[in-house]
Amino acid sequence: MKRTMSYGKADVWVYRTYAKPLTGIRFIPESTFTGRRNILFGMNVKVAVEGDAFFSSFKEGDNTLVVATDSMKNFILKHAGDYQGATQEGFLEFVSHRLLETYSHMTTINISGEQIPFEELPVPTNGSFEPSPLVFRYSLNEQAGASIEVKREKDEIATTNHVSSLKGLKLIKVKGSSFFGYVKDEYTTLPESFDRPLFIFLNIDWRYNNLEDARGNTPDGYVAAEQVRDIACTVFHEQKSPSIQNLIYRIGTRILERFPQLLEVVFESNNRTWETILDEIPASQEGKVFTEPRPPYGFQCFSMTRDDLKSDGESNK
Ligand SMILES: O=c1[nH]c(=O)c2[nH]c(=O)[nH]c2[nH]1
Repeated sequence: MKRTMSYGKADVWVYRTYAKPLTGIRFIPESTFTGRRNILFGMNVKVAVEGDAFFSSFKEGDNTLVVATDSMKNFILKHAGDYQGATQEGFLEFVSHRLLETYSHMTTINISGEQIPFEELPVPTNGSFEPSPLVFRYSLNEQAGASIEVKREKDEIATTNHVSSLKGLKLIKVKGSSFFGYVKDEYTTLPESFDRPLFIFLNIDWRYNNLEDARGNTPDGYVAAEQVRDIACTVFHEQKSPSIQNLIYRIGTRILERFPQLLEVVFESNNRTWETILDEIPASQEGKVFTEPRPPYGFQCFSMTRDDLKSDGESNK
């Protein structure tokens, strides 16, 4: 069995100003997103390094070949200044290739990042409101993520895996969701619901057919996390869901339909539906009162490929 052996640095916070703007985004009807100015490009990076040469550092305490994780942090920060591209995927791949070029005893780099969302705020400009190019709001909402694996293979350095993601999207739909018809037996206490306030947490991953699209170097090729977020919101808004299972299936179908450059979409959802305290409020047409649910919470995991877009019957596994 292959042993686990890696080391690295986490919470490497990178803030780069005036990175290349992300443009040439494919238009989709679910989203007004057209690109990122990248006046502020922020990331929290985690890097893990592998190589058989590090065994003696674990076994013998021999640090001769150990690149200090503090130096890895410096390496990432320094290269943030050299990166010419516009995407997190591109930056993580760039810095991983540089690591393998610089340190010949490293054989695999696993690197991931979460983009720090800095939102634009409108300020009065020439009689109307325009986004400030100077002041940004640190956002605690969902984040774009990316993971890249780079390996030394014989004489070349190859990118061997890549995943892009949207992490921590939290959406509440106040009415128009149901959950009924499930197994009823001696363990069932949940009442059927024909109109529940559905609160979901979503992590969505996607994989491209062609890495060049993930880097953001091809027109129309890059899929922005903001567009995936807007598809999730639109599908949730438009459709009455009978369950979270079916809702994520429909969101995944829409993502794959809109972006033919994607091979796969993977979901992890949580059910955070509020507890209803007051079903009716006197003198109110349709108001209710809710509170946070008690633990535990339910979750769903589901992956989809282009085969799922084929007509019914061809692929339903
Ligand atoms: O959308 C849902 N799917 C479930 O599987 C489930 N189970 C549950 O208790 N509530 C819900 N909601």
